[in-house]
Amino acid sequence: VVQPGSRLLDIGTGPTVYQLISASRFCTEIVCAEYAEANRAEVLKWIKGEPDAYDWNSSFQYVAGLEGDSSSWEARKLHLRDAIKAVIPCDVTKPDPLTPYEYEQFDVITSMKCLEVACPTRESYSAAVRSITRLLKPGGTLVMISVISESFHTIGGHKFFTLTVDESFIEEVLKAAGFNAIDIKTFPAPSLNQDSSIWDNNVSDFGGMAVVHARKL
Ligand SMILES: C[S@@+](CC[C@H](N)C(=O)[O-])C[C@H]1O[C@@H](n2cnc3c(N)ncnc32)[C@H](O)[C@@H]1O
Repeated sequence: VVQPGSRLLDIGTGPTVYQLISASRFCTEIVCAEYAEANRAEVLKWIKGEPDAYDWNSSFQYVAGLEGDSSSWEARKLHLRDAIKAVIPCDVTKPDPLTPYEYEQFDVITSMKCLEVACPTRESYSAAVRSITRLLKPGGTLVMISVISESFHTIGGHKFFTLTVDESFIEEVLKAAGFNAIDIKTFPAPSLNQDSSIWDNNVSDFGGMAVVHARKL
């Protein structure tokens, strides 16, 4: 249970804020940590409301609808802009991913589709989980989305490596890092035969998504 007023760290934010919309109801201090400067610049553009910033309105409308009050989406935008207090560099492959920045341990850490693209081996993935865990308070909450059973993905015609992970590996790594109450829900990739317009296996061999929730002991 995330208490109102909690502090949240998002690891591998990318250029996106969709993943923080719901959190901004409870977390009044959000730190976005991201490796790529271009991605940090995109998030900063959105926070400042610059005219060429990506338009996340449809995501706010969608999330507000899911939460049962569609009319609140514009207020939620202001909320999130106010809650993001910093956008900082981060490297999850380092023992202290936020160095040289220093923060008290966070109440909540979120990380969406980051570790499996940042870590070249299962050992480095486990080490990254341990590093992230040190940034979380005892009793704190970890929420991750992980792409599962993928070995590559393609962006703009460039092919990138993805570390192939699955539910049992993620659970084992979290247990070893000192988490309990581990809940992992997996969602298989849509079948190509079902709707080939939304999936193309030349873009990636994505097998599905795992939504992970765990508590640090
Ligand atoms: C697939 S994107 C996900 C972005 C965003 N979280 C989302 O849900 O759309 C993976 C992100 O991880 C970042 N990343 C890659 N290597 C990293 C590292 N060593 N440390 C931190 N972030 C890293 C990338 O720059 C990219 O923004």
